Amino acid sequence: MTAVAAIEVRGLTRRFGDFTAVDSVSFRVQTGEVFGFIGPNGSGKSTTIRMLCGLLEPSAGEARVLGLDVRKDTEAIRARIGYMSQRFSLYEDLTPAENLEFYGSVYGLANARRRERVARLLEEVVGDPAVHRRPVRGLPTGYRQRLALACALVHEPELLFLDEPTAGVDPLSRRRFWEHIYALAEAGLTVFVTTHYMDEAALCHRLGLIHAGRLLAVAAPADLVRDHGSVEEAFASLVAAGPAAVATPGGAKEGPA
Ligand SMILES: Nc1ncnc2c1ncn2[C@@H]1O[C@H](COP(=O)(O)OP(=O)(O)OP(=O)(O)O)[C@@H](O)[C@H]1O
Repeated sequence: MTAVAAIEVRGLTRRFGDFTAVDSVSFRVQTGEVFGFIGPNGSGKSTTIRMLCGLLEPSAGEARVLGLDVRKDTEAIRARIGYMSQRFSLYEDLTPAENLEFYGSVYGLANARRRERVARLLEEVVGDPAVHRRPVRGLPTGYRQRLALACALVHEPELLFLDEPTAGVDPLSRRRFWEHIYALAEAGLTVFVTTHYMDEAALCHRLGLIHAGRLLAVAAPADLVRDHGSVEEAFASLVAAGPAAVATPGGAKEGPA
């Protein structure tokens, strides 16, 4: 018997009026994977994440996150996942430490554990102790990004959703961010990350390529590079060819349901 997938999605669809933002998408993410969801602006990445986090109800299809149903088990899912949105949701008037304290209390961490988590995340993820006691407003984007990541990790989630976490961040900070992601995945965390940076896509264990709400393919970056020359070329030729399921190393067919 195969272990429960971290994420299992079948025919997931979201319509806004007559417009279909996510169109019958199916895929699986295994525990401990760094799974990248790549596609241009407006292709349906955030809408998919929002359905998986229980923030938006699907119009059709099914999704299970950590074995739980996104329609029924919203609270249980939220307690076990971390979510970092495109706009880092930080409190500008609070210091980094206070932001982390706040998220810790939202997740109901007991005082001692909260203090321990805040201290640890400040040291290991955020860094730069000179500004820990300054308000977040005015701090550099790379720093704010690491703080937003730390906030999403405060309750030690099993699965982390990152929605374009590195948009607008300088290359050095982006690299540092990905080092954190890899360290977390090695410690057993599953990561679902959206990006439109092709160099970042190549760092993921597997990729889902999404365009106009349709999942074009799910494959390891190395396989896309072997077959198409680069992830970018793969994307272009798959868009030209239209949706077609691609075999994954696990043997499952994924793509449009
Ligand atoms: N609440 C909404 N009402 C109407 N249309 C929406 C809503 N949310 C998203 N959309 C539309 O659905 C499509 C997919 O949006 P989504 O935000 O999922 O794309 P994305 O791939 O995450 O792109 P971006 O990187 O720009 O956020 C877009 O055309 C968007 O305008």
